[in-house]
Amino acid sequence: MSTRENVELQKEQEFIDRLYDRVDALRGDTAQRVEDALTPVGNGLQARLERDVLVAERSGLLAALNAVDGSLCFGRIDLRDGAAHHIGRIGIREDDTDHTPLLIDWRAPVARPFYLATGHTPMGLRRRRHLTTEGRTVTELHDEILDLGDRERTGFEDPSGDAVLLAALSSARTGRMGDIVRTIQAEQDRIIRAPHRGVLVVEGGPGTGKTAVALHRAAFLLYEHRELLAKRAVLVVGPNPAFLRYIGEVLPALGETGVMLATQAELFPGVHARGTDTPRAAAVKGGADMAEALALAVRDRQALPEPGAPLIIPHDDGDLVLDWEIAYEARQAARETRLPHNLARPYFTFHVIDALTRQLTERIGADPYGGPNFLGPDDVAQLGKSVATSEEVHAAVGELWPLLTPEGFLADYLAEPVYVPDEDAEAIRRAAGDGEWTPADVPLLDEAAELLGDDDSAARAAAEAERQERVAYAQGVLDLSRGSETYEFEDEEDSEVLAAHDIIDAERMAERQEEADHRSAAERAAADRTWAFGHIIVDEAQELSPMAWRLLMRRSPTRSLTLVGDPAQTSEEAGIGSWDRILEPYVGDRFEHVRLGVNYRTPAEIMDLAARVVRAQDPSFEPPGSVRSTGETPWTRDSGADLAGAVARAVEELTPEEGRLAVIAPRELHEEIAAPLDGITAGAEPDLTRPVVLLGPREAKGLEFDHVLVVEPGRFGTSDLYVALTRATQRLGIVHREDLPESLR
Ligand SMILES: Nc1ncnc2c1ncn2[C@@H]1O[C@H](COP(=O)(O)OP(=O)(O)OP(=O)(O)O)[C@@H](O)[C@H]1O
Repeated sequence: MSTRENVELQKEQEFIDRLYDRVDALRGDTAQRVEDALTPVGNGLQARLERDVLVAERSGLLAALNAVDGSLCFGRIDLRDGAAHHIGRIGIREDDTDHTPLLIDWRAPVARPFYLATGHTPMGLRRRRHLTTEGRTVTELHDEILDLGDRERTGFEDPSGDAVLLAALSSARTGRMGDIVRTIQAEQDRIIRAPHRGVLVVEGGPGTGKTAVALHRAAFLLYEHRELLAKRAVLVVGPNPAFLRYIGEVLPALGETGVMLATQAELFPGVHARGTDTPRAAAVKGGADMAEALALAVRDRQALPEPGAPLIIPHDDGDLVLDWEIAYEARQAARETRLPHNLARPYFTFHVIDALTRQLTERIGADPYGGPNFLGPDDVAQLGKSVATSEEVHAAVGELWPLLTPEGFLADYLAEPVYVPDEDAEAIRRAAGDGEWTPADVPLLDEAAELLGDDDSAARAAAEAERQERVAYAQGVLDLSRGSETYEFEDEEDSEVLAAHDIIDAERMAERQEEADHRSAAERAAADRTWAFGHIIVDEAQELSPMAWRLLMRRSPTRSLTLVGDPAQTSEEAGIGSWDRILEPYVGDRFEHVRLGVNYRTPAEIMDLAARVVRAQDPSFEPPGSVRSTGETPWTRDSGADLAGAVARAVEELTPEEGRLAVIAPRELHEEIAAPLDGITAGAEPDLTRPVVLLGPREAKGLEFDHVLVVEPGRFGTSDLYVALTRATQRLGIVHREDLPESLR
């Protein structure tokens, strides 16, 4: 290394040392300040509130400082005017009076030229530098000269400008997705920083960075709209739990923890949807027609007695007759409120009670000679009360217009599906109490909850009971304080000191006892079905059913969404069609549609093969261009009779020293294939950090591995095969016992 290079490295090392000194000081300081903030404060509500806000802020900063430790600073821009800025995962300021920026947050406008500047449009830059660090040591520099007139050289010039990107793309995979802040490309940057309002659809082929872009967008929005989004939270929806674990470390590494990651199955609080549906059942349950079917089924639960067969309700003053007419009138009145079922129920009850009271009044107070009714207003009120408090009357009302829970209603519905064609009913029928809730049930539960209306009387009763308990507890504390009075305040002098009971009553003390809600917005959102998120990001959005869209749109009343997907990777039975069809009911044609066109994952050799598969079905298909090639041609092998043996040999060959191998095979072959393989991880939620993973085609969606072995591709549908073939960053092998699909021959 020349002296010039040494000097450059040395200078950067000095900066990094200074940066970490500051970070360490800040970390110690922040930890202490969280401690301080946690110590008890004055009594006022305001003081408590301020303390909670402080704790949250400082804990957030501390978490961010801890999380971003590795490669905190990764870039530097030198401007023509002589200024220079270091760019990092979060912003850090000096400890001076001006709080001078020391490290610029990658999301700040000042950092933008780092991602966008080119020789053509240098955006005021003279030089862009990538810093590579190991722990706190600078190991490499890569410089791009953007001012072509600039003759000064550092010895670290990278003429192509993509050495850092290519190194990142070829590095061994870990089973966990990493962030891309060091190398966000211009087309990606524009999407990441797009305005937060409205619906943005991001489409792109495999490996174009859709997921990476979506997650960095979440981090950017949290930075740009911190106040709003910290309160309302960001929701990221992914296709399955393994995928969520795969992407789970990206946002924390960017210092962001206030994001809720969930699959569709987790979006109805209190329900763990672990069951599975047949593809056909899932498709029926997801169909838009289900909304209407459920609405009609709820109406069916608002029943009438048969004409001529009224409900006879025993009463002390003679039987009450709840006939078709009374129930019909009451039902009309309740339906006219247009309230959801449970919330309209009191109107139904009221009308029935009113009609039955009139019935009783007319019977008891009737003048046999046709004169006015004998009963005065007090008598009528008395009768009304006796009807309104009659358990038998309420039982009859419950028969006609029952109070329903979403779970109870949907279980009944699935046991006997109505308002769907017979063959659909057959596909989704499930005896009540049989099996678990499935992901496709979740949007139906949500729909049911909307149709029924939240009857929160139970929750309110529980909250009140809890409050009473706190009052009782506080009363106990006050009693103790009174009891101890004689000891504490024997002394005349001390009688000036006030005891707790002198200044505070039990109610107020209970209020003070109430634990402040320390949960983050994301945690509160997870427990609240009606939460309105500040922004929702949906990955693999093409997979969601119309019913799932209804659920998500309810969680986003402001329609602030980023939807990410690839039509060519859509599984056959999902196929909701175009974005227009999905979005039309919610935003009409008011959505932005952008495309990503470069494949950063799959080498050109593998992509050529994968494209052939889709072209067999759609000759006009154009895949995204690969950013690199490896010189490794994918291979196919006929296993003969011993498929498992051939797979085992291929696994041995392809298992990388560092990095990960995925075997992607039809589910029904897993047992056979796994038998001779040691230490392979499989199942519904495989551990992706293990060296070799066995997956079904569906579980492979969104994931990526160094090497991939596809088994028996003839059994895959086109889109599943396309997904499977495009998961590798390095090598691809195919083993088959049955015929290969035409496109792979
Ligand atoms: N600018 C970038 N710098 C470094 N790596 C990148 C960049 N963009 C994408 N990648 C990498 O490319 C790979 C593919 O990205 P990602 O998984 O986000 O693609 P995708 O479009 O969601 O793919 P698929 O649709 O196949 O699931 C990841 O390893 C990601 O880190």
